[in-house]
Amino acid sequence: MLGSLGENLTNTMKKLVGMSVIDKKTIKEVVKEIQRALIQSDVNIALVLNLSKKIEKRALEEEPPKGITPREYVITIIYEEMVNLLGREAVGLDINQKPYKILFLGLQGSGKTTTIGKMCRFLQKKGFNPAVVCTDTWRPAAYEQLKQLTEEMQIPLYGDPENKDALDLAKKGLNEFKNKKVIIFDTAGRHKEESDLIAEMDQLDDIIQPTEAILVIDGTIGQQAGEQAKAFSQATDIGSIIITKLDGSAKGGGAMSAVAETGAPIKFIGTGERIDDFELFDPERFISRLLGMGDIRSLIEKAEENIDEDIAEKTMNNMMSGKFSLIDMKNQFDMMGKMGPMQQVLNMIPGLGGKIPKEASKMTEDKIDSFKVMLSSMTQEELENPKIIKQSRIQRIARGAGVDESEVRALLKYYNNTKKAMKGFGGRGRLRGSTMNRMMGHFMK
Ligand SMILES: Nc1nc2c(ncn2[C@@H]2O[C@H](COP(=O)(O)OP(=O)(O)OP(=O)(O)O)[C@@H](O)[C@H]2O)c(=O)[nH]1
Repeated sequence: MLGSLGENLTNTMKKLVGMSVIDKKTIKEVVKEIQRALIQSDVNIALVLNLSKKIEKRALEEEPPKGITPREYVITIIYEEMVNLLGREAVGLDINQKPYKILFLGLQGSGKTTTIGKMCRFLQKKGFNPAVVCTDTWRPAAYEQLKQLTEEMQIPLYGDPENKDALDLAKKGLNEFKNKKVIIFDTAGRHKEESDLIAEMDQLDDIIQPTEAILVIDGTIGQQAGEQAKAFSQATDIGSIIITKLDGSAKGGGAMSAVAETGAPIKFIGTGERIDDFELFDPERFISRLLGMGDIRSLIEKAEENIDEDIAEKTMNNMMSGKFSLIDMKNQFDMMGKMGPMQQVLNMIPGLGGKIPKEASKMTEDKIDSFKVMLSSMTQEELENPKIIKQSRIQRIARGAGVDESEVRALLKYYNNTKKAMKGFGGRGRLRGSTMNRMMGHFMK
């Protein structure tokens, strides 16, 4: 849906997911792409600039909540701000009185008659049995078109192609269907001016006294849709909007955002010529689809797996080459949660069976947790170069972690023993390149 806009936005989001780092530069790049896509879809420049400023500011300044990666958070921000652009929650129809009289208006060719057919189908599915009145006295074919549409669905229709008085037709139709729960009025769509539409609504309004007036707008006109919506919503407080032809329209984004900006509720959208190409307009669902969020979720998971694999591979390489630091040990602890106990992990490495450091197999979860707290009390320098951790540093780390100095010493001992044991495994040349990747991929599953 929405053709190139959806495609461009989905691609931008995919790119965002694939980026190895999320920093100021990448955020700016993503925001630029979103801007470009929206402007191409005829979204008003001021709206686009406002939106991109908000996304950029939030993405650069806000801290992701716990458990959410910066990447996921940027996606969330884009999603939230795009939803805001389209305004509000799904509104839908609330058929809360009898008869519920809906007056359909729209410029010629906007898709009004087709949309009435779609609306009838929608209501039927909801258990209502609407009736339709044709007041279009200008286009004889309109009655025929409605007749065909309603007959297929067995929906009662009132109209008279011989009668040229729209107001009289409305009156008679109203009388004919006075016991119906929902009555839909089709009107002539010959006008090209917003003011004509309003005048027509005024005349019919007196007779029909509609519960709701719906303006059908052709989505292919882009942001010009805003003008129609504005004139309409200023003239009535019972007005809502249906935007049609959003399938494949290059300007659909412009039409929707411009209408949303006027505050007039968009209730439904038309997404094709068939009777079922019609849906309740729900900004959240719509934007999710536009951004390809279904795909994005699985892509995020995949990206995170890859990041984990990168860390795992680096840690393993450091372990094998004897460059094992406290940072690697910390990573190792984090990985253990995902890959199972260290002994099991090391057992999977060809050539290492039976040569597992004793300490590794004796690690309990509690001990790992306590080690993690101590590690987080160390400075980056200490983590990278544990040799510098002497008495005064041990004291400080113990105090910071709320443990005995002896426990910090036990951690350093564990580290030294593991490092020594690791050295013994190194230089075998067995764990290189793709074998390593395959292995780590296996571990992470
Ligand atoms: N692709 C697409 N075409 C649509 C959609 N809605 C309506 N159309 C087409 O738009 C054209 C005009 O639709 P009508 O329903 O005849 O328009 P109308 O506003 O009733 O026209 P008048 O009676 O002349 O005012 C038809 O060819 C419809 O098939 C839509 O959501 N997508």
